[in-house]
Amino acid sequence: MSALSRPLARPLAVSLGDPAGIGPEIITQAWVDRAVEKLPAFFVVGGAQVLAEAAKARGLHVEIERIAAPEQAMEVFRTAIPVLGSDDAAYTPGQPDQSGAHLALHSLVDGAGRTALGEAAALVTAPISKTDLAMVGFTQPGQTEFLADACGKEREDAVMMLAGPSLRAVPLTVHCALEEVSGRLTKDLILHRARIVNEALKRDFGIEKPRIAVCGLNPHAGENGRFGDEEQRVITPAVDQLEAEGLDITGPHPGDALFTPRARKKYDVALAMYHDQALIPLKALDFDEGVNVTLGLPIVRTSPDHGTAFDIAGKGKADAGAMIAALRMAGEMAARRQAN
Ligand SMILES: NC(=O)c1ccc[n+]([C@@H]2O[C@H](COP(=O)([O-])OP(=O)(O)OC[C@H]3O[C@@H](n4cnc5c(N)ncnc54)[C@H](O)[C@@H]3O)[C@@H](O)[C@H]2O)c1
Ligand SMILES: N[C@H](C(=O)O)[C@H](O)COP(=O)(O)O
Repeated sequence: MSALSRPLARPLAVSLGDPAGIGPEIITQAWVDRAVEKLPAFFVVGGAQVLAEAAKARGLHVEIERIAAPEQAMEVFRTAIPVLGSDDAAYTPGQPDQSGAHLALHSLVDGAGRTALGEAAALVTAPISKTDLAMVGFTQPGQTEFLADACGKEREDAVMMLAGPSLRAVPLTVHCALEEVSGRLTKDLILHRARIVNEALKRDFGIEKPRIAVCGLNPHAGENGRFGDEEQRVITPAVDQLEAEGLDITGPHPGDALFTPRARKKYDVALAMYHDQALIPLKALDFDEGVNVTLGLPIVRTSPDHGTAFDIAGKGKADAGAMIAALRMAGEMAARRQAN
C-alpha cells in the first residue's frame, strides 16, 4: 500500500454552512454516497437536527449519531453521520435567519479551531452566506480570509484556488469591487501569491514543477499599452522576476485566450487578476465538480465551488458533486501531508 493510499489517521471536519442553504442536504447526500465515492471519514460540527430534516426533505434515510470527540468519527462514520457538538437551529430551507447564521458561524469557528489543533485531518466548509454571517459579527470578506486570521497568518498568505477536472485557476485579488482591482494589483502581491501557489502545487498536489500561466488584466493583455498599462508596469516585471527565480511561468497572456481547450493543456494553473476572471471559466467548465481550496495555510481546507443556493434549498435539486469533490480533494491533500 502506497503512503498516499494509506487511510487517514484522523477524520475530516465539515462545517455545516448556512442551515437554510443546500449545505446540509449535500452533506447528507455525500454520506449516503460514501462507499461508492470512496470518501474519507468525516464528522459535521453541529446541526444534528438540521441534517436529519434536510435528509428527510431529500428522501434520504440516514442515521445521525452525536460524538463527544472527533476520533470517534472514524468508527461511527460507517453506520451514521457523526455530529460533534449540540448547536442546532430550526430547518427553514431558503429562509436564512439570525439563528441559522449563528449556527453556521459556530460550526465554522469550531471546525477551524479543531483542525488547527490537529483533531481533524482537514476542514471542508459547506457554503455560507456572507451577507447573513456579517449580520452576526463575521467581519471577514469570506471564509478564506477568516481562516488566514484563525491560523495566525497574513491575509495575503491565504490563496484561493478553484480546481476542477478541466482547470485550476487562482484569482489574485478576490472579494473586492472591480474598481479596486487595479490598485490592489501590485508586483509584491503577484510575487507573494505566485510563490505560494507554486509551493502548494508541489506539496499538496504532487506536481514536481508546476507550469503557471498568468493572465493580463486588460483586453488582449493591454495590446502593448493601448488598453491599459498594468501589464507593462506590474504584471510583466513580476513574471520576469519569478522566472528568474526558477518558476516555470509565462505571461501575461490575454485572459480570454488562456482558457481555450488548447491553451489549458499547456499549464497546471492559471493566475487570474480578479475574482470572475478565474471563477467564470472554472464554473462554466466544472461547476458540479469544482472545489474551492485555500492554499498557503498550515491546515488543509476545501469547499464546494458553489454558494448557498437558497433558491433550490430543501427541494431535492441540489447536486452534491462539488461537495463530494471537496471531501475527496481534502482527503487526498491530507494524505499527501500525512505521508511527508
Ligand atoms: N463556498 C462558499 O461559502 C460560497 C461560494 C460561493 C458563494 N457563496 C455565497 O452564497 C450566496 C449565494 O451566492 P450565488 O447566488 O452567487 O451562488 P450560488 O452558487 O449559491 O447559486 C448560483 C446558481 O447555481 C445554482 N446552484 C448552486 N449550487 C448548486 C448545486 N449544488 N446544484 C444545483 N444548482 C446549484 C443555484 O440554484 C443558483 O441558481 C452568497 O451569499 C455568496 O456569498 C458562498
Ligand atoms: N469566491 C468563492 C466562490 O464563489 O466560490 C466564494 O465566495 C467562497 O469564498 P470563501 O471560501 O472565501 O468563503
